[in-house]
Amino acid sequence: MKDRARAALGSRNLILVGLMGAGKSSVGRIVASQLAIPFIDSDLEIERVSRMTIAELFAAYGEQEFRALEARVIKRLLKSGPRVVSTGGGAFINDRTRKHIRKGGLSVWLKADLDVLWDRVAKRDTRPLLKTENPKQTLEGLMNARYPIYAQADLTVLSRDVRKEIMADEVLKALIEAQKESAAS
Ligand SMILES: Nc1ncnc2c1ncn2[C@@H]1O[C@H](COP(=O)(O)OP(=O)(O)OP(=O)(O)O)[C@@H](O)[C@H]1O
Ligand SMILES: O=C(O)C1=C[C@@H](O)[C@@H](O)[C@H](O)C1
Ligand SMILES: [Mg+2]
Repeated sequence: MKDRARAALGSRNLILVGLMGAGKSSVGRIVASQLAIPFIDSDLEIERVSRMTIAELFAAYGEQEFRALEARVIKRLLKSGPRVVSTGGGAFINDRTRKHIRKGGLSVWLKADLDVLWDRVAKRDTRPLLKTENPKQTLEGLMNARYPIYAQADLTVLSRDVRKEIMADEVLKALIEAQKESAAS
């Protein structure tokens, strides 16, 4: 399966999008290692170039500046391929960044339900957008607002409560299926 998925991707980038906790970073890392291509996480890349954490960036410059930086970093990351690029949860929601992603490769939405996401994000309190009175409700609000936009990704994979390796296999399968469909049409 790995070889078929690798051939299906060709020189394109594979870009994982979706809400916080969907598994973009952890599943993306496994997918890249299966495909034997480089893995980059845009949140980590932003932290590396700015020498600040995401929480510090939000606190010092606000969300708008963070989005502008995120758009620049993602545009640069997608200039060459093949790579697996896991994005931050809000990246695909930003019009400019979404255009870079569309142009830069094949996007995959890891779609999860509220309880799966909440179980995962509740374990860490590093996400600035969830520092609210009722973070679960905030997460639900983000789901409602963002799901129609994530749905514009090229592929959708349901992020279930199964091991990350199984999720990574499902991403590879989706890649192969997409290739078959485009060859048939
Ligand atoms: N399939 C899975 N099974 C169990 N735990 C998982 C699974 N996928 C992710 N996790 C765990 O959930 C947490 C969030 O996952 P991860 O950081 O990969 O999400 P993310 O989509 O990158 O989120 P963010 O947008 O905040 O970067 C991590 O602790 C990770 O280990
Ligand atoms: O969903 C979001 O808007 C975010 C998700 C994280 O990956 C970080 O990029 C940041 O906390 C913003
Ligand atoms: Mg991540």
